[in-house]
Amino acid sequence: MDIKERIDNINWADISASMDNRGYALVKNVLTDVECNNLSALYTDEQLYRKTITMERYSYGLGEYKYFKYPLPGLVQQLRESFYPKLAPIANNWMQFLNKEQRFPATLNELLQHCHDHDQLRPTPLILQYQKGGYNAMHQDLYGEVFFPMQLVFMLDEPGVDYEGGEFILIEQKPRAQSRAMVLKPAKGDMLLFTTSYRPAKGSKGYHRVSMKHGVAEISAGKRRSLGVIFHDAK
Ligand SMILES: O=C(O)CCC(=O)C(=O)O
Ligand SMILES: [Fe+2]
Repeated sequence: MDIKERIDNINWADISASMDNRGYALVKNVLTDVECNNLSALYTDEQLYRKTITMERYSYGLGEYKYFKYPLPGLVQQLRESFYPKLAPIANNWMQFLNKEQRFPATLNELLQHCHDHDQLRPTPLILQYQKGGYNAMHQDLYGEVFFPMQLVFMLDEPGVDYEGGEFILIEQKPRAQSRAMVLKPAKGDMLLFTTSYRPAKGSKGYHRVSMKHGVAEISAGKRRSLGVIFHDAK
């Protein structure tokens, strides 16, 4: 099955409910082992990237990541382009729950046009790599005033086999309340869809806004690589 068909076959009603209730959704086996290995192999092909970040230099954590250049590698482009139209309706419901007038366009090209009109021209999909002791500090991937409220991360290595530790962490901050942490351990080939910045949460008096951050706990052994797909471009 090609990637587009696999994405069409995902149970979107379940994902939509999970995004509304929890702000994230775990989707098993989106990528095959071979696709994961092919993506990992791109990591050392320097001409594919516009920028390499050494995370400790900026206190972002300990590890390294690289932002792809345009044109993106075929599979990365397909993932970004094919997931976006499934997510735009969920994002638009969120805007409605939060009484915001903003609506997201139906296609990735239109979203990117909107980014480009706001001087956000640089691609944001990236590959991250952490070794023993590595981690990713809690953060949000915002790169300008235009942002899409959800993003994807694909696990390219197998926990318990290729690395230990390295759990994916989400922290939800409700207004005037304490924070809640969610700890996830997706397998190789699994995808996590999660909230980039904030989402509506249902309370006793209708919807309110909760803010979310994500990060990665310390890798205690081995090497952990992941592919991040962010939909908006960067300034
Ligand atoms: O490595 C991870 O699982 C998280 C990467 C991340 O921060 C991202 O994809 O935005
Ligand atoms: Fe991130």
